Amino acid sequence: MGLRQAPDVKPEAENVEPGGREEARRAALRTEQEQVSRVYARLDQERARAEAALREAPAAGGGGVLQARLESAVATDEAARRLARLGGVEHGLCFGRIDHRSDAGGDTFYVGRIGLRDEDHEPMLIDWRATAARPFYTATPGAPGTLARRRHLHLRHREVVRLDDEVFDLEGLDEAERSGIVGEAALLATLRRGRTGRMSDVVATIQEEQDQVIRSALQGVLVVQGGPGTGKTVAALHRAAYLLYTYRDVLERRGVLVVGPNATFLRYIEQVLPGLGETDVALATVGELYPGLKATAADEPSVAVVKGGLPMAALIEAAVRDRQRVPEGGLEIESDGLTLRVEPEACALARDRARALPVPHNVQRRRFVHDLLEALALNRAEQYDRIIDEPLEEITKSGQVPQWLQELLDEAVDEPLMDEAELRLAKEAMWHEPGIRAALDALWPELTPEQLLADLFADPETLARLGAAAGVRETAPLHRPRNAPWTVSDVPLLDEAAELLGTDDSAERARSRRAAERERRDAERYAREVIEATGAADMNAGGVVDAEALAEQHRDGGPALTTAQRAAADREWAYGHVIVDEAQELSEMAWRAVMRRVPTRSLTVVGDIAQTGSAAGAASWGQMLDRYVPGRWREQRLMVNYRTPAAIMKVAEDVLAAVAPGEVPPVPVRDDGAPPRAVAMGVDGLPDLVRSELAAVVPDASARAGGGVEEGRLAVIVSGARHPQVLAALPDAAAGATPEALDSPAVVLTAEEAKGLEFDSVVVVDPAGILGESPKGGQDLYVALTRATRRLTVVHDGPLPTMLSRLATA
Ligand SMILES: Nc1ncnc2c1ncn2[C@@H]1O[C@H](COP(=O)(O)OP(=O)(O)OP(=O)(O)O)[C@@H](O)[C@H]1O
Repeated sequence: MGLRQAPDVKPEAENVEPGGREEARRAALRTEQEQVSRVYARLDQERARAEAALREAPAAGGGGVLQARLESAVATDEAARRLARLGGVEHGLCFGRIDHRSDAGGDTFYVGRIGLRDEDHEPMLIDWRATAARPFYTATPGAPGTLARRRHLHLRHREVVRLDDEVFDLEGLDEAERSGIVGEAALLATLRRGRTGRMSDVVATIQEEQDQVIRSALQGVLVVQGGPGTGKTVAALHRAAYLLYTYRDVLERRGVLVVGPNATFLRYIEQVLPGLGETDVALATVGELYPGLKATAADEPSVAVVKGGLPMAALIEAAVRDRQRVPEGGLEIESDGLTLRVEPEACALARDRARALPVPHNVQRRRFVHDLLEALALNRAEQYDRIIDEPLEEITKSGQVPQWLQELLDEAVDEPLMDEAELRLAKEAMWHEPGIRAALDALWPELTPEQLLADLFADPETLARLGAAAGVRETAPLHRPRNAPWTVSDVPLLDEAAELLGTDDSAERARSRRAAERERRDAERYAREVIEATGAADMNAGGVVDAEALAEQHRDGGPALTTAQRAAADREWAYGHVIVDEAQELSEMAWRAVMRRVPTRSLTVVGDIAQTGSAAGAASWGQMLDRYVPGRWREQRLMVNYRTPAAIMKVAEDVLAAVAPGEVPPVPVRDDGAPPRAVAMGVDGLPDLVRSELAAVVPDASARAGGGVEEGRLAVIVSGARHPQVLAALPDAAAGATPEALDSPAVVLTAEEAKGLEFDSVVVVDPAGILGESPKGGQDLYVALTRATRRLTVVHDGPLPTMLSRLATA
């Protein structure tokens, strides 16, 4: 159903009479302004309504019967979510219009960040993810479908400032124009905007090849392979928003996780999703995948390689088994004046029985402890028996046993030492004896992942012994003090250990879990009834209320947690979909941790094999994925570079050809910006260079005084060796991997830290050093050079690497 009330505005190209063009342009702007104002007025109404609902809803949580609590919860949750969504879409709310040909119905639609309907329930604005909006992204001059025209609306705040039209008049276009990029005028205008230290969404200018990525089906593993600046990250984030919109019933409850390379990067992208109408996506680095830990420290490449390799899984498994011991010569414990003894064979049997159970170490331990306590209790009973029996035997031998005693002795021969109840009591009593408990703990300790790994890494002999059998070629790099801080590459290992160790699954916990499950089911039933009774089911067309999620969130009467918050706190949470960005950097062990979080194997894997910087990262996608989805992952390639101007890209291409000859660089769409250059000078010249480069990219330096997010960003990307020296030379620049650094006009980064980011001007310092430090042999220099959107300067004080010889040295 289209919007017939929209007046028919002739495209500019059709108004060719002298003097008519400008008038037509103004008329079109006026018309569109009216529509846009109507849409914003509707947004304001919706916001006011959601605010009122939030104010008026009775306070959720706390006492009251469950039904009453859930009723208020439905109201507040609905309103809060709606308000969050409405709050994020102010900027550029409506950005497109499509007109279908009259022979196809002649409908007109306005396309925006979210869908809005007027008082009569007629659509005013179509959500960009809706099927009806699709032609806006897919129509090309060669394949316009039923579209007569596509129009881009450029807004400043709520004002329409420019329109870009594309008229799909096939006869009038030659072949070259047909194969051109969709909406070029709008696209290039967007690309030329200065950088703000935050990624902006591209919802108005999504290109065909990106649209295919965004709308690809939820199921299975989609690999998005593309060179630098091809929009992999933006496409992946738009895909997250699209999937949540299209598969809301599945994904709202299970959640979507985006895994990014570092906290700076996550900060860089975090504003994109709210702008697309989504507020509930979990973002995490690999260092945050293990709840309770936020590891940021990186290991030396030689250590990261060992920790990232698959043999580590076998090593950790061996380390767990190594903590399940049988004492040589059997178990001997002093207790109550006796020496209790369990033979080595019985100890080994207890261990094997426990190991045979298909449960983790800490749960198996209960079986082991139980068996050994039984053996000890029986041993004690035997010894007591002997103490009593020996004098009796003496008496028997002397032949002076009274008749009554002889009868008792004869009866006792066939009786077990203890009946079941006695045995249980005896075991319980023994468990409370500190000596016995300590002995059993030493044989099969209850372990946390942190304890297991700290003990293992602090013990070079055990490392070497277990490592050899597990296939870890070098274990020396793993050795470190027990209290050393956890690194990013430790996180997948902790996760692996947690999987093998499990939590202590005592009967009590199992009981309380069952009770909680019962309560959850009751709450869910009530919630469903409440949703029906309050009419929220109708509103639910937008998928805003889910009985199960609601019941889960309000079970304890506490404040509602979002799906993302609950998921992030639960190591065993199974997400509905996981997006991994800069995925080429993940090690084999990191992939195991990621895959554990998505048992349905519904993933979007985004990256560029040519940019793999980590020594433990991927050489091919098959190397990482075939193990989990053999032959079942699909790959889509993005070939157009929207970031780096052609002249800078030429320099980067030379580097790529030298360091990764097989890889094809993406084709740049931009042909603007200053020519890139090399400057031979020392670090002491940097302050002047940075000042002049900043002046070239910051439109008006005085604008900065007002605070807020202004355009214009510069990065100095430097080798690790020169990093401290450069930082000292540029005291006003922000340093490295902190999210706050992105707010600063100038930032100093290593190539590793610069991954995924972009800046108006990039100064690369010590290219030879970056090349030398790159564990894979030069990819880091390729990454550094491709961060620039407008200007590139390479600073060197030694000879310029020959692969950069294209740069004229100033
Ligand atoms: N369709 C588009 N319209 C407007 N801008 C776009 C579009 N696609 C990509 N861009 C812009 O191009 C730049 C690069 O995009 P993005 O960071 O997603 O690329 P990438 O492939 O992830 O790069 P890298 O591999 O170097 O990290 C961003 O500024 C992004 O906004």
